[in-house]
Amino acid sequence: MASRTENRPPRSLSNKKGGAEEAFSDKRRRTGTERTERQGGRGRAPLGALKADANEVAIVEGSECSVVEFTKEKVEALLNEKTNTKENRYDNKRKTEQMGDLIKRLKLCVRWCMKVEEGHVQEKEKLQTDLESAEKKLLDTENKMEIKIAELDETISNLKAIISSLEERIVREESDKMEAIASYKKEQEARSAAEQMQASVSTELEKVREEKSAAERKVISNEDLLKRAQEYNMSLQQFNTRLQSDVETSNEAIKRVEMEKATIVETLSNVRGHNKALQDQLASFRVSLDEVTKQKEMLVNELKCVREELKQTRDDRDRLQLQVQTLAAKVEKYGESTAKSCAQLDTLTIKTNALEETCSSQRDQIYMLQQQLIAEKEKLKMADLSASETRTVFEDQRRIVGELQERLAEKEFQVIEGEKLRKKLHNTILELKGNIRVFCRVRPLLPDDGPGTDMVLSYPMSTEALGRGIELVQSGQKYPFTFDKVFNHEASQQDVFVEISQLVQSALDGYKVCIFAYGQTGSGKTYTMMGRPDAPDLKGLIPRSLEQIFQISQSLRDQGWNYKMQVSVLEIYNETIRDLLSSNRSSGFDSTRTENGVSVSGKQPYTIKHDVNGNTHVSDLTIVDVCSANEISSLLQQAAQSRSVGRTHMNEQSSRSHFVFTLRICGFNENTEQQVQGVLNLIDLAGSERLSRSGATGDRLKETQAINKSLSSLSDVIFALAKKEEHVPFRNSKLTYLLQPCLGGDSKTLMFVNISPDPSSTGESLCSLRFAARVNACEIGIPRRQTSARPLDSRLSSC
Ligand SMILES: Nc1ncnc2c1ncn2[C@@H]1O[C@H](COP(=O)(O)OP(=O)(O)OP(=O)(O)O)[C@@H](O)[C@H]1O
Repeated sequence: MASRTENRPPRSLSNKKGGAEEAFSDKRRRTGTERTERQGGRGRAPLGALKADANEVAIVEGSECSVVEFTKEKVEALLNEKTNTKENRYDNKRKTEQMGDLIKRLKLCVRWCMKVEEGHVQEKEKLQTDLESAEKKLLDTENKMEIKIAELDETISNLKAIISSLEERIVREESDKMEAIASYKKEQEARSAAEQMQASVSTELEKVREEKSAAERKVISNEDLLKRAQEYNMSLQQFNTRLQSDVETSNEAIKRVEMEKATIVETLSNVRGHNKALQDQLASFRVSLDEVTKQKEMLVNELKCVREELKQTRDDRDRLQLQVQTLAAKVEKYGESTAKSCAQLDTLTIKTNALEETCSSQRDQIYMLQQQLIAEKEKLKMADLSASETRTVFEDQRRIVGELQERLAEKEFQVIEGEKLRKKLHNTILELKGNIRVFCRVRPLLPDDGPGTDMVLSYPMSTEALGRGIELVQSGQKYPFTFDKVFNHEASQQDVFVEISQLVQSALDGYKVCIFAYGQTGSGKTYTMMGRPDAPDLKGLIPRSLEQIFQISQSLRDQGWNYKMQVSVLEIYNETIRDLLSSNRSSGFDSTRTENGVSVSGKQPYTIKHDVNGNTHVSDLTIVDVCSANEISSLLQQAAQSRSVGRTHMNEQSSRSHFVFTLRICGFNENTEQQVQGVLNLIDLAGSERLSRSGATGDRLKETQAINKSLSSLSDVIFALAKKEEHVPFRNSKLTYLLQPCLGGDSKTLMFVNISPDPSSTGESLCSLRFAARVNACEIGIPRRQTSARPLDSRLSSC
C-alpha cells in the first residue's frame, strides 16, 4: 500500500485566490519555520523578526544570497513605503541611503518572491506527478475490475449454458421416461396378452397339434418382445448411468463456481480495501479532484452493480443448485422406479421363463412318458413272450450247469489222480534210472594246468556207451568206465542242470533228494554245485535248483499247493561244524567232540540227530524261512562270506571242508488236504589237497598216494552207506553221520564225480573214476535192481 505522503496529490496552483493566499501564507509560514530551524544552529535570526515592529526589513551586509522572510503586509508596506521628503528634502545623502536600503529590501523581497514561486512550481510539479500516479493506479484498478467483471460474465454465461443444457436433458429425460413408461405399459399389455395367448395355446396344444405350432410362433414373437424390452431396459440403465455422470459433472461445475466465487469475494475485499484507501485519498483531495470523485462514484456504482450481479449470480446458483437437487431427487426417483420396474420385469421374465420351461419340460415329459409307456407296453409284451422262453432256457442252463459241475468234479478228481500218477510215474522213472546215480563231469583244461597236450581222456562212441562212457589213458593203458551220464568238458551248466531237474522236482513231491559232488581238488566240484551265481549262464546246480523249486511251487499254487521252505547251511571242517548262516560268527565253531554225532555230556551245539522218519537235525543250527529265490541267493552270499571269513580265521585250506546246503520243503494242498515233506541236500564234498604241486617232481608217488588215500576213504564211506553195509568206515565222523540218511535211506541220490583233464593229475582222476564206478555198481545190491529184470513197460503199467 502506498504511503500517505506518496499518495498525497500535489497542491494545485490554479486554486481560487483565497485558497492560494492561504496556501501561500501557509507555505510562507512553513518556509520561515524551516529556515528558522536551519539557521538556529548558526545563531542567525530572520530579518523580519528583527525588524517586524518597525515595518522595516533588516538587511545583513555582504550577504545577498541570504533569504529574508516576508509577509504580505510587510511586502505591501514595503511597496507603499515612501521616502520622508520633508525630513530629507535637503538631505540627499540620507535620501540616497534610504533609497538604497529600500532598493535592497525590495531586491530581497523580489528574491524571496521568486524563491516562493520556485517552491510553488516544484510543489505543483510534485502534485501533478502524484495526481498522474493516482490516476494510473485508478486506471489499473479499473482495468482489473473490468477483467473480473468479464470473467464473472463468462462464468455466468457458462452457468446459464449448463443450466440450459441441463434443462434440455431434463426435458429429454422426461420425454424418454414417458416413452419408457408407455413402452413398459405396452410391454405389460403385450406380456399379459402373451400370457393369455400362452394359456390359450397351452390349452389348445392339448387339443390340436396344428394350433400348437401357431402358439409356438406367438411365443417366439413374445420372446422377441421380451428381448426388446430387456434391451430397452438395458438402454434405460445406460441412460441412467449417463445422467448420473452428468450430475457429477454439474456438481463439479458448481464446486468450481463456488471456488471462483470465493476468489471474487477475496478480490472484492481487496477492492474494498483499495476503495477505502482511495476514499481516504479522495477525501483529502475532495476539492481539487472532482473528476476522481466522480470516477470513484462511478466505480462505487459499478461495484454495486457487480455486487448486485454477484448476488444475482448467487441467487441463480442457489436456484440452479435447488434445480440440480430436485433433478437429482427426480433422477433418484426415476432410478428407483426404473429399478423397481426392472426388478418387476426380471421377476416377470423369470416367472415367464420358468413357466415356459416348466411347460416345455412337462410337455417333453408327457411325450417321453407316452413313448416310455408305449415302449414299456411293447417290452411287457416281449417280456411275457420271452419269459416263457427264458424259463425254458433257464431250465436248460441249470441242467447244463449241473452237468458241468459234475464234469468239473470229475475232472478235478482226474487231475488229483493224474497228479498222483505223475508223481508215481516220476518216482518210478527215477527209480528205474536208479536211486543212487553217478554222473561224471570233466572240466575243460585251464591255463593253470600242467604242460602237455596229450589227450588223457576220451569218450567212446559206441551205441551202448554213447554219453555214458569215458576212457582214461594212463601210461599208455586205457581204463574204460561207464556211468549214468558223462558230461565232457564242453557241457554247460544248463546241460548238467537239465539232467538233474527231475530230481529237484522230486523234492517238491515229498522225497529226500541228495546231490553231491565228489572229486579231487580243482576238478570243478564247487563250479558244478555253486558255479558263479553272479553270471546267469554260469550259475551252478544249487541256484538253478532253488529257482526251479520256487517256480514250480508258484505254479502249483493254482492246484491248491502251499509250500513252506526252510534253509540251513553248514560246513564241516576237520570234524568241526560251522553254522554259515549264524549271525554270531564267534559261536559258529563247534570244537566239541561228539560220538556217533551225539554229544556225550551235556547239551552241546551242532549235535547231529536222526529222527524216526530218517530226517537229520543239527541242534542250534540257524534255520531261515524263505519265500523267494532272491532270499536264498542272499543267504548263499552270506554263507560264502562266512566261509571265507572262517577260512582266514582257522587258516584252513579250502578243499578240506565239506559244504552242506539243506532245503526243507513242507507242502500242503488245500483242496485235497494232502501233505508232503521233502528235503533237498546239496553237498560240495572236500577234495583232497595236493600236498605240494611245486614239489611234485621230487615226491610225486607219495603225493598221489596221499590223495588217493583221502579219496578212497571218502569213497569207502559213500560206498558202505549206499550199499547199507553194517560196517561203515569213519562212522564217528560227522560227515558220515550226515550222509547216512541221504545214501542209506529211501532218498534219491545223485553223485557227481568231477574229473580234471590235466595230464599231470591223471592218477587222481583214475582214482576218482574207480571209486565212483564202485558206487555206481553198488546198486546191484539194492531191491530195485532185483525188479529191473521185469520189462519197463510192465513196471510202468503197474504204476
Ligand atoms: N566245467 C567247467 N568249465 C569251466 N571252468 C571250470 C569248470 N569246472 C571247473 N572249472 C574251473 O576250475 C577251477 C577249479 O574248480 P573248483 O574250484 O570248482 O574245483 P573244486 O573241485 O571245487 O576244488 P576244491 O576241492 O579245491 O574246492 C575253477 O577256477 C573253476 O572255475
